[in-house]
Amino acid sequence: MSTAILPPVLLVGCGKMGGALLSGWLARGLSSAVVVEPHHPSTKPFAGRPEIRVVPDAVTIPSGFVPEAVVLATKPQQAEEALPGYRPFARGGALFVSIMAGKTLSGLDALLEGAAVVRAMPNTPAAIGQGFTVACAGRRCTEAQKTLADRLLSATGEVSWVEAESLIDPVTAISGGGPAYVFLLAEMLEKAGVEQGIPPDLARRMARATVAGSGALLARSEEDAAVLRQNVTSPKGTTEQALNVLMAEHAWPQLIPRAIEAATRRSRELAG
Ligand SMILES: NC(=O)C1=CN([C@@H]2O[C@H](COP(=O)(O)OP(=O)(O)OC[C@H]3O[C@@H](n4cnc5c(N)ncnc54)[C@H](O)[C@@H]3O)[C@@H](O)[C@H]2O)C=CC1
Ligand SMILES: O=C(O)[C@@H]1CCC=N1
Repeated sequence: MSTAILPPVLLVGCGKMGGALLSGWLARGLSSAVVVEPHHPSTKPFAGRPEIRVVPDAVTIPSGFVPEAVVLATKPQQAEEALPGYRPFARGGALFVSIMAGKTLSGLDALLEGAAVVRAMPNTPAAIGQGFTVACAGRRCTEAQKTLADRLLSATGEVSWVEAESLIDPVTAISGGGPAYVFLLAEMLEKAGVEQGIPPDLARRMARATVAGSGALLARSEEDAAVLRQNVTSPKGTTEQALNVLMAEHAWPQLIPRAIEAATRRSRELAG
């Protein structure tokens, strides 16, 4: 991971994921960024940052701003309308990094008329430098552009590259959306705690700390997740009773693959 300051970036869309990436870049040192965001309140967390200029649309980007990379972080459904406005940057040689779910390299190539594009799938822990991104380089990307994409993405956490673009759809389902499933677990543990009579504030702190602490242990440990699970599960103890419910054939072993299949299918549909 390079520690050098990051080059000028044009960020298109500063919602939840675009904002998470921007937070990660700022923490690592970003030379300058122009953020195109029509919904002004989304950029509030970045108000007063001298490196950042916010504009409402592509036509108001300052003419002297020359980004090395254009990061596309609008919703996939907004791509057709938004992207043609950025063709001049493609002609100027900028690298495009799309994080839009489903949007394929060939579809982006058509919308941007021949730009060098990387399709990447980050996740929101990028905001605190603990993201995980899987990326796939388009055929027009040079090695230098791939290195540039890697620098930008690895400023927000771990990055892995794949050759087969089709893998980005299940990646979207697993690591892209994964934080939502983990947060759902925290929500459900909190709710169950309250239902068992635990005071709401204690239930909330317990649930959050349990999910966060388990994640931190998993991150530091070299053991398989299954071993860490077994370490909690005393034979004939309490956890075993809960896992008998969760690991029953019709429960998580069936539900999790079904959930991932549904999200993967949706990613493919979003190609449009
Ligand atoms: N939220 C997440 O955890 C992840 C999201 N993504 C992808 O990131 C993209 C953004 O998702 P979110 O941040 O969740 O959505 P969001 O709705 O929070 O952000 C999209 C932003 O784009 C802005 N926008 C709309 N039209 C625009 C235009 N013409 N030009 C510039 N900005 C425009 C909106 O005002 C909004 O702030 C999506 O394509 C999604 O698939 C990828 C990985 C994870
Ligand atoms: O839900 C979505 O479509 C996006 C992609 C991965 C996470 N959020």
